[in-house]
Amino acid sequence: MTSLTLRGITVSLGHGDARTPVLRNVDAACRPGVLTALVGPSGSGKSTLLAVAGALLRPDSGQVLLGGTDLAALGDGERARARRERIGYMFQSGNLLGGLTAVEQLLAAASVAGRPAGRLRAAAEAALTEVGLGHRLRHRADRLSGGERQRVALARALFLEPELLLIDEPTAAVDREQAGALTELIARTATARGCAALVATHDPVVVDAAGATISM
Ligand SMILES: Nc1ncnc2c1ncn2[C@@H]1O[C@H](COP(=O)(O)OP(=O)(O)OP(=O)(O)O)[C@@H](O)[C@H]1O
Repeated sequence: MTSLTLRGITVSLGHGDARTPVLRNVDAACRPGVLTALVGPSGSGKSTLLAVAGALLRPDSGQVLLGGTDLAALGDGERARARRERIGYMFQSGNLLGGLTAVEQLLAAASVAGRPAGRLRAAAEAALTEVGLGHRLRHRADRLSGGERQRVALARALFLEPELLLIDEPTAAVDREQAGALTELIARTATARGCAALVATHDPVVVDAAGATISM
């Protein structure tokens, strides 16, 4: 099982005179099987840290250790491979493709990751059933509720079996009841799969359910 360890992460964003320091020498860790809440005021750099952890943004300095690999030190091709094969993302209200069914959302993601979508249909259906959407497999995303869309996004992030799950504000667009159920589901599935889960959030429901907290 794989841990995420961030050491001495420093990031500035913007160009020229507008270049702004966003993260200064940040250390953080996220254990496998544990939901870790990433909290801090708006603008403190939570989304930026998630982007660094997910090899979407290379830090100016510091290490991004996923297991024994420093993602920050890899070349672009190896970083892209780590993103495809080792990391699951659940960002921005799901980012689903409106015209595709729930199952097709997962198969499209598999295809983008270079996995044989045809052979993964059963796994996609199992992942959707695991998040409580066994009765919505062939519903189009634009006909699902906000909470159901978030659960599709969770199943999509998990079904290729990532070692690290990164989530940005999962409960921002759902009601309080759904927020509790979704958070409980994220924590339970991360634990069941032994995957490290890092969740940027302002929501006390998520913080209460988390097994660890990182404050920015
Ligand atoms: N491209 C950019 N150029 C310059 N500054 C940027 C850029 N992107 C983000 N920032 C700044 O970096 C800081 C951190 O932003 P980030 O989105 O990581 O914060 P956050 O903690 O996730 O905020 P929120 O809780 O509001 O989502 C902010 O002050 C933001 O204005």
